[in-house]
Amino acid sequence: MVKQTIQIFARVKPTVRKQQQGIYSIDEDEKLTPSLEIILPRDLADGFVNNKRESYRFKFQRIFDQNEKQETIFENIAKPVAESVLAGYNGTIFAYGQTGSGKTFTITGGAERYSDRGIIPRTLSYIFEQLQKDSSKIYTTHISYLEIYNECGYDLLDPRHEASSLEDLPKVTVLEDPDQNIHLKNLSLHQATTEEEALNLLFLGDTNRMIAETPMNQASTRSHCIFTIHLSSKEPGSATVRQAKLHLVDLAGSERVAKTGVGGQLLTEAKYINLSLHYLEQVIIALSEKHRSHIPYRNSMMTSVLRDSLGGNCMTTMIATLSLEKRNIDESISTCRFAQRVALIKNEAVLNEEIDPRLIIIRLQKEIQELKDELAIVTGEQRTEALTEAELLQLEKRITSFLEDQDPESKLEVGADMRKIHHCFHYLKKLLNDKKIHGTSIASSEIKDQNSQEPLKEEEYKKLRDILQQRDNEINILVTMLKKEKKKAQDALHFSSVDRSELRHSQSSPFPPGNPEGPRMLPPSAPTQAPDSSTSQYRSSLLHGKTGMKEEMSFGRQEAFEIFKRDHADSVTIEDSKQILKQRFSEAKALGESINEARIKIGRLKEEITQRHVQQVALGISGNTPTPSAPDLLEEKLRSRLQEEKRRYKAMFTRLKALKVEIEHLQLLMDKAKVKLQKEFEAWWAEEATSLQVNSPAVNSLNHMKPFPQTPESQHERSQLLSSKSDVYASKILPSPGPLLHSQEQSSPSTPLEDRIPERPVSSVPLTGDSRTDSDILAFIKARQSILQRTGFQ
Ligand SMILES: Nc1ncnc2c1ncn2[C@@H]1O[C@H](COP(=O)(O)OP(=O)(O)OP(=O)(O)O)[C@@H](O)[C@H]1O
Repeated sequence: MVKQTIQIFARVKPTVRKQQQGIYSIDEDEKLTPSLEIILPRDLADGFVNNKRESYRFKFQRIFDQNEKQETIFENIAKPVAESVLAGYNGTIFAYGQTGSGKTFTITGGAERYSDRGIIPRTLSYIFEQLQKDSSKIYTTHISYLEIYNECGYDLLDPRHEASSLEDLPKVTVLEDPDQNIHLKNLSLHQATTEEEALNLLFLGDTNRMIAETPMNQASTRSHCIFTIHLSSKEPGSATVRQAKLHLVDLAGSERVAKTGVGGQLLTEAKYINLSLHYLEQVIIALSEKHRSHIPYRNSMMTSVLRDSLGGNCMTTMIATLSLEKRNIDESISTCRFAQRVALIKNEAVLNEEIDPRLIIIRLQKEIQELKDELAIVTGEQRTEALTEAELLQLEKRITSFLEDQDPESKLEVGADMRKIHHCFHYLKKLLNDKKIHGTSIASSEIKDQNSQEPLKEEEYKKLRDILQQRDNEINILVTMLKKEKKKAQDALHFSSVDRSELRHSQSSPFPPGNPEGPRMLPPSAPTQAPDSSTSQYRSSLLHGKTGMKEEMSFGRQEAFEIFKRDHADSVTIEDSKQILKQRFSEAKALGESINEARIKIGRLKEEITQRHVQQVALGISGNTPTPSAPDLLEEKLRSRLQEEKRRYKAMFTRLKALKVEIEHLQLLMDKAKVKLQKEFEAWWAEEATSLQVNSPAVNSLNHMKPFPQTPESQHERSQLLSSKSDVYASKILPSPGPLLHSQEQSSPSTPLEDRIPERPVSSVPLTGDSRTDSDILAFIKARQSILQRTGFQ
């Protein structure tokens, strides 16, 4: 058992404005417990709630200032927790702080750079790396991802693609068993055998989280998210299984309702968040007070789920995220106060060991059989009929072979059959008596034999050893020759096809197809593995599922999307990621080629060494000296070249593996950015469509229109509808259903836009008469107008 208080760390988010400096200072001199001093600016100190203090000092395990990198955060905070999880203890890392203070950045990471990866992806990477290294145990990893919003739990790893709001996700409920263990009903667990699979699950969860955000619930501020890695380990053959859980928690923003100044739905949300954080605070206060018997875990879903992490069987770490700007001083102080209380909580982590029920069953079955046999002997419940001739003969044979067996440990198994046991005794007694009678003569003849054999043995032994050595050499040579012949024949047969497939492989993937060291050196998730394509397929299918709207977009909407995308701030990030991805990919490709070359080289060197060895042995035979006296310099040289080549190969392979992880991550970031972009476009589009429906009389009348009439009159009627003042340009660019409308509008020389706006090809989408579709089309017109206004065309 490990007794430990909850570890508290502080991380200060970089401030945008320089003048914010001087608001706090970090005292690193106190080596063991550094402290953070928050200095109240004069103007604030006067009005600051119920005190006249000018500064506050808080102690933390460590304080990470603005410029600390994600790598440092992982190394100092998450790695020790991950190590204890690998050892079989439960672990929790939770980030607490006001909205925008960097909780998500710390726990999940930023979307812009690979180096911005947060604790979750880095921990997954570290855990899978360690699992690969440790071959002494069998590990199984599962992932779950829970979101708690307004006291309701949602499974973020719902693999169905149709979730478009939080309510579409499966609802998770908390159940408590009589031993007060918490179970989460409906929370799916997904096995992840590689880092890639786990990262894909993180991506799925984050995407679901983003898609499910309501406009009111933007930026995931108002929900708590718990990403859990479930790890079980077992030594081969052992029935004991170790189970450990690592919760990585991104809490909702901790600000007070009064400050957020919100109403309606938001107020309800804020109440819930504050309520659940208030209950969290109550649990923490109760835990930090000695002699409190009742801890109010059950008051909220979050405290129920984190029950073990708070004052239970877990090694828990809290990261207080601080945005130390003047306007956030009070929130920062309250975050630090909260942390100080948390630091008082003592946890007792124990190894979570269980016995594997399947192995217990097997063991018990064996035990039962043995007991049954014993019982049969003791109770004498035996068959009474005599053994048949054949059975007796069989038994005697077994006794003889048992007696002849030189192994002192050998056993004579006859089962729980008293008839057989009795016969064994009779037979042995008979043998003993026989031996007694003939004992003397046998003994004397044996001694005579042994004496005559002694000198012969010594001579023979040397001779035989020499012959054996020669035979060994011959066999070696023959086997090598045979192998060569076989290889030649195989090569001749398969040369062309192998060559072609290798060529194909090296063209399509930068990762090498094989490993000269065989499977031992190849990590399970090494870049050579097939899942490469399957995971990217998985991701792209997932992305397609999430962003399927684009594929269904009308031509006009797609056009609007293209412009929207071009002007969107994230497109720079996507472009940057694309560039980096391109670089990494070409580096990986070059590396893949070098690895292939190294592999071939290693193969050649091995062959040369074998040949040289065979030559030496052959020389030894012909010169009648089985082992050459001097070391073979050439062979040594070859061997050292081989070692060097292997080292090079390994280094390149490790780099390639790291590159692969980076490429995967960059792809995930890009995909995420794309989903976000699409979502924002959809929201903006819907908004435009709504305002158009509200404002435009043309649309109002269109909404009540019957299916689109195809007569020239109705087209004319329609063109009049469309040429209302606000939609002058609309009718210009709007796909016209017939020549009348088209020529009328195009030929109008008075249209001022005609000169200023470059002509676009007329879309092939006609107005349909279907009110929804038509409102889409009109929304597009409106959208286009507003884009043109923004880009300066209007
Ligand atoms: N240490 C940091 N370095 C660089 N950027 C950061 C850092 N911390 C936060 N940010 C940036 O600040 C912004 C807000 O951070 P983040 O979303 O992580 O806040 P949060 O506390 O999770 O907010 P919320 O409660 O709304 O979820 C993000 O754009 C993020 O990239």
